[in-house]
Amino acid sequence: MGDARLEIDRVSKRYGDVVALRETTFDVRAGELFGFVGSNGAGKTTTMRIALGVLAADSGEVRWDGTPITLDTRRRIGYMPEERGLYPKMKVGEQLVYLARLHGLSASDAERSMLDWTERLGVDGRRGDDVQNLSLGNQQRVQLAAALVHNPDILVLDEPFSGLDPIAVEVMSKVLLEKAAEGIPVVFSSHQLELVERLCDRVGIIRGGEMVAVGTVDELRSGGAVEMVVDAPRAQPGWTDGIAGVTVRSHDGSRTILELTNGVDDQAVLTAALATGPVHEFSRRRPSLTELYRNVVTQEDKA
Ligand SMILES: Nc1ncnc2c1ncn2[C@@H]1O[C@H](COP(=O)(O)OP(=O)(O)OP(=O)(O)O)[C@@H](O)[C@H]1O
Repeated sequence: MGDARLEIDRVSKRYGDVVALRETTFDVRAGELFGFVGSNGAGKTTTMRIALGVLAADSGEVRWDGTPITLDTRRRIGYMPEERGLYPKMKVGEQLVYLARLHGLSASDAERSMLDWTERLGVDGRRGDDVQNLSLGNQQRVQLAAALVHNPDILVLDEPFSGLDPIAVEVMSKVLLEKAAEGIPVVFSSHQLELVERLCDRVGIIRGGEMVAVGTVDELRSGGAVEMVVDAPRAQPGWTDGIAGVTVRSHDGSRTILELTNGVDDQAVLTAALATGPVHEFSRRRPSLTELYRNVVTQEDKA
């Protein structure tokens, strides 16, 4: 295998007058877990459907391992659609074997894979039940089994965590991390940003059909302003006034939360703080993905 990354290259898509994607570009590297986040209607499902090849892009290209996605590549993708796609009146076990066979597994391999994944995902006791008789969470576990049962080389999952209980979230997380560790590209969309921050190697934020930030959470942090917490109990209001590029964001007791524009020397802030008296705390605040996301997404309103 060469460079087995999944590349979404300047993909655009319109639905009539609605521009769903505008030259959306990112890649999911082999062996990484990539979190795809954005508001409702931002374009995540459209991107994933185009990556899978069930929806045609107006322009742009999706490549895997350096070549455009073909029908053959499509069979090597494990996909979990947002609208889910299981046959409600078919038994869990039969359905998974059927899907594995559709993807080219032999009858015995399909059976073994079904047994393995239902057990790992905790639905082995449900193999003989119709899908429609399962709880929503168990249906989702079966849906993940359906994405994995043919041992895919790429995983594309549309909101796999939505509606899962905490135990199921852990089971799902473990499987996704393992698949990435096996060396395949794994991309999933989610609105659960704490989960994305905890699990993903890199994150892409899409807004209005455009990828507006891509990178590790640390890289996304470095693009924004730096926040500092200074606890200087004797400091009087206005103690930072002489330092260019520093804005007071808020106060929390004797602590001041400051925003420093990129390039401002934090030592100048420390000197000013010490000039007021004792300094009990002087630290950088690391914004969470939720805060970074809010900043990126609300820029839409300012634009
Ligand atoms: N079949 C369709 N016909 C017309 N417009 C569509 C269709 N599918 C999606 N859209 C529009 O395209 C845009 C992108 O939708 P998409 O479903 O890709 O967003 P999303 O990021 O997956 O949203 P969500 O988080 O709500 O699932 C939205 O404006 C949506 O209304």
